[in-house]
Amino acid sequence: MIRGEVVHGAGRGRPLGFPTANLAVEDPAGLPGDGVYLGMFALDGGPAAPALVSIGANPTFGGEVRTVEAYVLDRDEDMYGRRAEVRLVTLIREQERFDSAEALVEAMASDERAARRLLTMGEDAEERGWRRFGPDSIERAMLLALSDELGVDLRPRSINLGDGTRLEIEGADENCGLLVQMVGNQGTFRSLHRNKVMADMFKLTWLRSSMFPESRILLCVSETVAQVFSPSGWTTRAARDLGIEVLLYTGDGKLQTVVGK
Ligand SMILES: Cc1cc2nc3c(=O)[nH]c(=O)nc-3n(C[C@H](O)[C@H](O)[C@H](O)COP(=O)(O)O)c2cc1C
Ligand SMILES: Nc1ncnc2c1ncn2[C@@H]1O[C@H](COP(=O)(O)OP(=O)(O)O)[C@@H](O)[C@H]1O
Repeated sequence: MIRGEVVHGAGRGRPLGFPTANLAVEDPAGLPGDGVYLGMFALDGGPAAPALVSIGANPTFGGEVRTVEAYVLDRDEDMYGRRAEVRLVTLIREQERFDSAEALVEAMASDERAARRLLTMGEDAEERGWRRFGPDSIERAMLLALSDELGVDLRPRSINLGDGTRLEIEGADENCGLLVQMVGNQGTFRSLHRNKVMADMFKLTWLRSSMFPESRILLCVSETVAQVFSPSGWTTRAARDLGIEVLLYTGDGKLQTVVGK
């Protein structure tokens, strides 16, 4: 773990489009080698968020002092003076001396894509996810209908939180800007359907607050399950208060809003 207060740097990050929190590292001797890493970044003991972490002297700008700086994904807040903790997950590449700031910015954009790919691990997980639904399953139909309706490419994804924790999300777009869970049971309404809805609402709100603060979260339900969301029911109010959208899948690719944004 790398710890240190967030201090001012050269003021170059934000104009480049990648603001970086510079750490006054408490134990410089314990630092790993120079490079660009995927890491998890937390402030004042709060929840950790994925970040790109650059360790090195910034040779592109002729720097001589080794710095540790973190560009936190999907965050925009003043971090100066706060205590940061960074856990490195994996090395993405070595530090390089680029010929121009533009070339560095291009590399940083590519680092960000690499980091997001690492976070939403690969094809295998996706294949497994689709298989879990079965070819004629209602979940598969729901996911395709949602992709169509919202104009995004939703797929099952496995998310790697970096500390060994992994979780499956039933539908997410490439950047996890949209996170979807589905409860597609049919037949008679039973209390277990309510429990599944609750578990999914918990999973979605937690994932948004700890990993993807900017994300839109959505629950898609069958007609049977939609009974959980009666107009006077507290679950309906909870979904609205927590910013969880609920859509009803009525079959044949059609969707209706039950709880809006
Ligand atoms: C993802 C990422 C990759 C980086 N890679 C390099 C690099 O290869 N070479 C380099 O000179 N600086 C690299 N940097 C550091 C930038 O030069 C530095 O963040 C920028 O100059 C802003 O510095 P400041 O926060 O002190 O203003 C990288 C920074 C980030 C966030
Ligand atoms: N997503 C983010 N990641 C890192 N820092 C951010 C982010 N959003 C806002 N900031 C703020 O911007 C500062 C970094 O901006 P930057 O232009 O790189 O200046 P400096 O050279 O002082 O680090 C951070 O210290 C933090 O207060």
